[in-house]
Amino acid sequence: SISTSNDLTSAFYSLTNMKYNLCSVLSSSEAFQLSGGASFLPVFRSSMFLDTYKLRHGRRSAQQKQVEQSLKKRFDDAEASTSAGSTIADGWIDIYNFSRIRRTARRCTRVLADAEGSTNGSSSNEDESLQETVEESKKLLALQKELLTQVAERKKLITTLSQDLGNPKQQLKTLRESDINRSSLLQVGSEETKNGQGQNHQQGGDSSSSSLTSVRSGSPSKRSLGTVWPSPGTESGSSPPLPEKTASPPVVHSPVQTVSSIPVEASTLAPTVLPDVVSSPDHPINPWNNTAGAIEQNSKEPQKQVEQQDTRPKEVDSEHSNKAPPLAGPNVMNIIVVAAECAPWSKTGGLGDVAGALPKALARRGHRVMVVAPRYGIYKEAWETGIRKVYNVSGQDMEVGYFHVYVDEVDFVFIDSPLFHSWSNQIYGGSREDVLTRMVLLCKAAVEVPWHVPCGGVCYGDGNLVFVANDWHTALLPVYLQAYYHDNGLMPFARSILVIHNIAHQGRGPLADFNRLGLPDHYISKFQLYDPIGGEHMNVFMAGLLTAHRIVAVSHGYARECQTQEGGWGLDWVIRENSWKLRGVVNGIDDIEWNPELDAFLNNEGYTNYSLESFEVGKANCKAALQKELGLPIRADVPLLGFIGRLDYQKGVDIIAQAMPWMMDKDLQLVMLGSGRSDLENMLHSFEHQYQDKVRGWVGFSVKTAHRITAGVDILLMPSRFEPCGLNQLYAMRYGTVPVVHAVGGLRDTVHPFDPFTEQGLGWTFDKAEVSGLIHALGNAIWTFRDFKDSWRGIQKRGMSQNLSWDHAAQQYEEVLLAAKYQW
Ligand SMILES: Nc1ncnc2c1ncn2[C@@H]1O[C@H](COP(=O)(O)OP(=O)(O)O[C@H]2O[C@H](CO)[C@@H](O)[C@H](O)[C@H]2O)[C@@H](O)[C@H]1O
Repeated sequence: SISTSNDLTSAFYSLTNMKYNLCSVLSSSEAFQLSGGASFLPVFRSSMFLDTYKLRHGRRSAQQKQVEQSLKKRFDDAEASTSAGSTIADGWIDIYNFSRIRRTARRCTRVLADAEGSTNGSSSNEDESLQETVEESKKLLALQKELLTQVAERKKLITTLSQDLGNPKQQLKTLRESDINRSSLLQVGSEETKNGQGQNHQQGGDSSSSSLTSVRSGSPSKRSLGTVWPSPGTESGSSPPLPEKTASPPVVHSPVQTVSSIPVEASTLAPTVLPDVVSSPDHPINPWNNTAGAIEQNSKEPQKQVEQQDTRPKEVDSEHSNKAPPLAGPNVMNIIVVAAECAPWSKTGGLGDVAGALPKALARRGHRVMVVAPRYGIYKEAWETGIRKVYNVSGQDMEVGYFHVYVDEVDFVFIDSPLFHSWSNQIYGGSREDVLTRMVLLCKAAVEVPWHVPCGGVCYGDGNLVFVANDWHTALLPVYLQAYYHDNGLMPFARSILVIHNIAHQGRGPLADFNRLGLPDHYISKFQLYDPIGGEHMNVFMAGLLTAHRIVAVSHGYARECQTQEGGWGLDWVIRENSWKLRGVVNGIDDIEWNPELDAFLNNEGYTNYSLESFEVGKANCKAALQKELGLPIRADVPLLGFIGRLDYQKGVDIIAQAMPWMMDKDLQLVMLGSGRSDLENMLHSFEHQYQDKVRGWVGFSVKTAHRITAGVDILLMPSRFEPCGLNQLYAMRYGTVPVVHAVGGLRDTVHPFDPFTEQGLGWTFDKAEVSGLIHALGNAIWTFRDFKDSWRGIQKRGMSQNLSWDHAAQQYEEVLLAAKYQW
């Protein structure tokens, strides 16, 4: 019996050996993985590993271990080898061996059976089984032959394709240009304006600003099941879908009323029922959310778009075909980011940038991610889902619709209401009550999105779900989640995170405003705050901070500062008391949007794209083009300074104003782009007037100009009094522009001061937001620019070489989401 078991073991090993070889044949052909064979490979792999696992966990002799190691080595060698030739030959030998091994195995089985007194097995049976083995071996040989033919064909195909594809960077650039052209069709509302004509720019959006990197409008998201619509919530393995009654909060405090035109069952569960919505240019209907007919009718266009996009996503696609596990591993979650603005559709500042970019980075890690934002204008690529809901806000019933587009693996859902349309040029415009009403509507609609809006045919549901709310505008979301759902035993696993981008704006109002929120009376304590500045008042941010499961501040420095009296704006004690759930995560930058190599605003009118290798020439071109565009003397030797940002107390524009006489005494040029407080806007005008040959003050909101200034200037000024993170200094460094900043918040975290002795550092900093500090730092920067060219180039290079992408931040966000998930 010992010999029998040895035979079996060796048979096992030989089988494993053969699988190794088959795997090697398959994996050595990257081409094969592009074919349907990709799904075949893991089967082999997993069965092989299963065998190895069994053997590892059984008793192993030294000889067995040796065999195992040699097998492993052969496998590794085969993997490393670019030629599949030798492995294929081994495979053939093993196929031959296979029949021998099977025979041995069967003989062993019979010996065992005999030993147990079994009567099984006669000579005729033996012949039959041998015959069977031979047949099976033949089949296997045929299969392998076919695979080899496929491998050869695919290899040929790959060679042809790679010849056709040419330079991938060029492809990316071309694609981006076409993206920009397409996104310029969006036109949310206003045009870019100069010198203050037109909109109130502080709140204005600039739809032509950015690109949609890979719009797959109307196409199902990655978990799409085509036109089959399972019940909401089932996909994520979450709680069973709530019927309309249970999905709505309890009667007394319900923000939801019965659906007006389309019952939820009809719109979300039965795709064959046409929603009562007529398609119009303003209201394109998502073909995926309608009847089969509608799908057919519209299928051409999305298909075309996918084809157009095909060049860039290819890298991603090939990654998918390799079946790489998600970076998030087993921690993959459903994430819903809710924000009042989201670039490129709506943006007044950094929040829009973050809401547009962070979700994509989270999606790249494998999470299923949705962004919910108001629909301020007509976003051409977003389809109307046909879902309509009614929410009660300040005693009034308000109907909302939901629009959807899937871009870069993120579901963007826009809440549609006349309330938002009227403020397309001033997102935060109107009276305090107006803004509050809009934000209440946004949060009430957003908290129910996972139940009502089927993205790619499948609702998110509440399983494994985290909401990420941003700033006071959406700080009500954690409160609604708690009051309407958790308190009633609903959505028990859904979690919420509140991100502090700027604690200075808190949604303060008279306590009576609490009645507008539609919350149970006892919740008033979460909103009620007394402080020497505001007196007794209602504070929306405070309620969000108290209710959210976790809090994120947008830099480590800011996480500390907002706990101090100076930095907390009256909420420092709340944050201190909740510091156990606070974490600082420094923002990243969108490496496609803000990349001097790909920047579509830098490929005409004298501007040129540039990389780390070509930045000296590229930046010189951009500087000359900017000087020309602004009507300044075109001089390479003069330091050109820039400022971009909201014109308000935070950004310290007045500190630049105080330094103006000193600066104008020097041979330098200055361009300032911003909008906001009218006195500061006027100040910009008057500077331009006063110093015609040196200063330009561009009042307005222009993303194109922001990009060009970032590329064209030598030095970016950021004398912010406080800066939670700051994105402009990150963009500047990425473009080889040297930042001079007040060392505060995120600026301190990200701009390491230049040390001339060690030739390290990224820019200049000053400790106090005072004119003397700015002058001192700026003086050193200008001196280095003029007299220490090598040091200057070193600073530029170090800035450009940093990895500032969102990927690192996304990983840290993931840790926060996970902490929230397991928090009770
Ligand atoms: N006139 C103009 N024309 C065109 N573009 C303009 C512009 N004025 C500003 N911008 C753009 O708006 C963005 C502003 O970014 P900031 O980081 O300064 O954000 P902001 O202070 O609004 O937001 C808050 O949130 C962000 C994100 O978390 C934090 O980085 C920041 O510290 C915090 O104050 C940049 O993309 C900038 O180019």
